[in-house]
Amino acid sequence: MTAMDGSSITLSTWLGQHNMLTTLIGIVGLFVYIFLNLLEKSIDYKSLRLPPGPQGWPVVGNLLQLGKLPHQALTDLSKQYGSLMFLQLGSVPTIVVSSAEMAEEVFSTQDHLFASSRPRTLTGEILHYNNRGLILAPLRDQWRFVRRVASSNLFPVKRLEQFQLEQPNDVGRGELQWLTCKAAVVYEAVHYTESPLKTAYGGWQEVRREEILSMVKRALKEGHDGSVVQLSKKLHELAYNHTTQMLFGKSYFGPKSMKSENYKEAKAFQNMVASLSSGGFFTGQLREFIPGFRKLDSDVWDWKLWYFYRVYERFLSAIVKDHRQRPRTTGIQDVVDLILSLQTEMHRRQRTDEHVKALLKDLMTGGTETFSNQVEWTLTELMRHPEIRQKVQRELDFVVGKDRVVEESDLARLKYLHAVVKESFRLHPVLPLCAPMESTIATKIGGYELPSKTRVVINLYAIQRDPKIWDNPLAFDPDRFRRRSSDVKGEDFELLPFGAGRRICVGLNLGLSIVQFTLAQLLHTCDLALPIGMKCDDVDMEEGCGPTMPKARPLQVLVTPRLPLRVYKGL
Ligand code: HEM
Repeated sequence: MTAMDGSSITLSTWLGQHNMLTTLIGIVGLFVYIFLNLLEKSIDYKSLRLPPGPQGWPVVGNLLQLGKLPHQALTDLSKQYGSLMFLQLGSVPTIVVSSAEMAEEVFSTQDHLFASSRPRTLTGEILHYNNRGLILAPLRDQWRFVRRVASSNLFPVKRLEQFQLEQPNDVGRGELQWLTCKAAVVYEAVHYTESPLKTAYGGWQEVRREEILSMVKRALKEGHDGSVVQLSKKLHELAYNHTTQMLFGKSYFGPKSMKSENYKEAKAFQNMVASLSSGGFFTGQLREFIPGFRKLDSDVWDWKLWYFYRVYERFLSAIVKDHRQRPRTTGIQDVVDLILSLQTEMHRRQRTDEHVKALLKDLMTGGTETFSNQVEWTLTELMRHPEIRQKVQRELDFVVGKDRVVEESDLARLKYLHAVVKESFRLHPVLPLCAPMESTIATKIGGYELPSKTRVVINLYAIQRDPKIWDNPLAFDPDRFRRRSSDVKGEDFELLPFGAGRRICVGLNLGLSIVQFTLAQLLHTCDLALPIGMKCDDVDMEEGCGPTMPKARPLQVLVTPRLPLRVYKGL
């Protein structure tokens, strides 16, 4: 074959060049397609009165401005563009809400429009069993059913309000009154006696106590010779053990776990959660925002998604199968038993094993690292503020004494600890951005127009650090809750660590309870100190990447016993 300049080229070289040319034309074509697509959309939006927002780039829009920690970037942008901000994320129009007032509008006045639908993504289709379960499901019958099962049987939020009304007003009119009620409610919730899980509740309470004490003992053992202890690993293990015990009666970490036949799957499951967290915004999600990009990275990412899915699937199917094969005489021992017992009443086609597994997966992901990261952030603040830590310990000694360990029934009286926890929820919300919602029809917020299918993101991080609401918002100051009575139940829109509206966290009671109980147990049984040579101001406060806002670097502490030795011997 002869080239244009007269030199000869081989067939394979020609084919190589030809392939490159085709690829190049393909890529250029793709970008032209994406560009025209976005152009058409932006012409549509020009006729609307949209909220202000930063100028974006062609094709990617404002995606690159989100950076590694989108909640921080969005908080900074909101200072410039206001509490309602419009961003074009690739082809997806997005509104970011950064004030309590606007959050109320979304969660309360227009909740019926926004809560009913989550954006449909490929990740949701593959990893969330085609958007079944709770987190991603649209608010249709299936969601309502699953939600009812979860909230009325597992974490009865309704009882929370009743209990609050029933509380005698014996704690004075102080701003901390709600805290006492809240803790009592949590306590009541775990003692809930009308549930089919009546017997299981008592068992879970015991499990919770045992798991927390086992974590404390392991920390004391590790630190007994003055070694630095990494609490974060232990807290994650506790979180997984607690959730998997409650859901299907197994624990995968600590001394007992090595005997577990499912240890391997648990490890695989944990690895998967870790790789998903570190999978990065751009590999996993860019494709969801840019039409056509899906084709470019689909091979790599689809492969990863299917791999993760298979790990889950194997793990959860084995659990379901195992529970089905149990003799019926054992009764309802755990959440899987409960759901399977209800499944027989379900319409077969609508409520399949896929629904059961999707719910389990949501409860597992929702109930583990949220809790452990929140405890770690709280402890980190307490290491920076020894005076607050000592005050919590003085309260514990006063309420519990030094001759026994804390019990869940003590929580109701630990008012100062509750204020500390609330302040930690405010300053370090582990879900700093609520999962995106989508408007079902065109609507208006704050006088601005929103086309239908606009994505709405509530920036809890910005709201809970808003200087218009909070004095000295970056300071860790539990006493601020003596001056104001903001609640975390989703009714006070300046403090929404569990979200609000129809999509409020289904594990609110449980989450509060276990965060408080773990902190109480750790601070009562252990003296914590910073590694030698480290000052309070040196404690690292950097936020890391991940769906549940981990610390960038784990907290390291020295751990020594603070109760008489005979108390530990009895454990
Ligand atoms: C410190 C503890 C926790 C925090 C801070 C927390 C926070 C949240 C937030 C902010 C939401 C709402 C997200 C949104 O509006 O998009 C949520 C939803 C959810 N949470 Fe939690 N959570 C915690 C513990 C738990 C626990 C213990 C469980 C279950 C065992 C759980 C299960 C869920 C589920 C299933 C949803 C989705 C509810 C729905 O969409 O209907 N969470 N959580």
